[in-house]
Amino acid sequence: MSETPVVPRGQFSISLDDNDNVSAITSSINKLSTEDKESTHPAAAVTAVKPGTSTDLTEKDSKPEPEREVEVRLADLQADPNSPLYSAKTFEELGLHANLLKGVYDMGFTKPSKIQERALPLLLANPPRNMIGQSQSGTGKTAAFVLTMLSRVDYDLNQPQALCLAPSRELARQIMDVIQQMGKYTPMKAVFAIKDSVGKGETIDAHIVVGTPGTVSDLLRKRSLSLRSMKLFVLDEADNMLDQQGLGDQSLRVKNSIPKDCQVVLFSATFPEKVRTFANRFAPQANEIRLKATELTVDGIKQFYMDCKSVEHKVEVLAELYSLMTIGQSIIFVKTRHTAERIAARMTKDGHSVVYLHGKLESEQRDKVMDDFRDGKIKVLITTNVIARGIDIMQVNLVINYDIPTDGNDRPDPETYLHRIGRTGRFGRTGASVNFTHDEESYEKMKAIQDTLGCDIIKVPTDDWEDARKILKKALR
Ligand SMILES: Nc1ncnc2c1ncn2[C@@H]1O[C@H](COP(=O)(O)OP(=O)(O)OP(=O)(O)O)[C@@H](O)[C@H]1O
Repeated sequence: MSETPVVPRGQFSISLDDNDNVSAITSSINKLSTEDKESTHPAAAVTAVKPGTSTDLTEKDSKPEPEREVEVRLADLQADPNSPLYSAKTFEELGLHANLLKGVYDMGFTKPSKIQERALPLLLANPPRNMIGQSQSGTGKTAAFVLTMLSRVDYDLNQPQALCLAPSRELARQIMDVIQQMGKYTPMKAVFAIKDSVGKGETIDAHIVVGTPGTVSDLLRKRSLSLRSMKLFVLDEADNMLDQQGLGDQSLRVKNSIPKDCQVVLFSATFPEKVRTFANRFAPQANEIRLKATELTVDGIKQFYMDCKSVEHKVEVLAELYSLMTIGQSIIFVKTRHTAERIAARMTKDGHSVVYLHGKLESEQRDKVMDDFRDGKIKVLITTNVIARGIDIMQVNLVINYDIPTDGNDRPDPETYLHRIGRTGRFGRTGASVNFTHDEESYEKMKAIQDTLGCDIIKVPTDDWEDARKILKKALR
């Protein structure tokens, strides 16, 4: 439906740090170097966003930042070539249909971010080419692939033509919302692939399908979903979706059912080396947009740690933190369901409005928890890695790593760390993350993550609360 720009055939590999305009990049020959420029990040924004209300009655620590200040800071970032939110172009210049532009502007977007400016012309070019796209958390990857889905489908054909898989129910639901909002001026029909989304013997006739690998595989098995007319297959959080210890097999099975000429698009904030090879096989000859290892963290997120004396002391420190500080909305990440429930009980006893969410809750419960948290009815969400990725709630200004993230082999997990802390500091907002360590092992794990990412994690005392409050208050304002 849209007039897509014609980009010369060939495969491009560009760095988000490269500030030349896209047309210059796309007209040059195949792989450009991704490592040819030193990155310079803008100084972190000094004022913090605090849009929500507080968990207690005092307003001593953080007040909602006036929307105007947020707008001014965002405008500054979007005009700074070193920011991932920068773009030299307007949405009009990206070849989008007028109906999509209307949807985008209705959402309050004024200018594209760097990933949107770089990725969209490549994604929309004809003939379609695969894409492996990387950009920091909260920089607008969703809009890049949603606008591509909405541009690629033929609305006169009532068959599924674009499929997006995400690792969690919560993220898939969120992507559905973005599709509905961006596509509201198009005749688009989208369906959320959940267990009972289609009746027995019926088949899906929506243009766009969103789901998790599990639910989509189920629909395929039941022949409720045909992938025959698929033009675009998107994996959000692709490194996670391709991880062979996790969702990789299921994603591959779905991929094997799509037509050979279907455009495959992989997006994530992280692409660790161990999945790169598989990603390149999954999306052959893809245009690539990559970040350097030093570019992964978001400047607006200040990182801290609190060194607790023992596991028991962690609960005390957490309780103290929430009783002394006024915090907008926050997410506390823990390793196990059991810990989530235990901490929730303790904080509830202390009078805080908290909820927990993990994979063993019923779907309806999970939806209600997310809706309540999104609406600001609940201020504190305690959860496992189930929502570590992709969840976008602007008002979250604090993330706590109650347990340091580790992988299946109990090794420090820098990718999960980045995704977890990326639940705050979204699209130019500021936020803070606090890691809890409680022994040498947990400290070493955090240190390993810090070394891998080359970031600063600042110590906050647990024995001088006045000092602790001062340090954190600065980051939360
Ligand atoms: N061009 C834009 N102008 C203003 N806001 C935008 C723009 N693009 C995206 N946003 C907003 O920025 C927020 C973050 O976007 P999004 O969730 O797509 O980030 P992401 O890059 O997918 O992050 P993650 O890696 O955590 O999944 C969303 O609230 C989105 O509506």
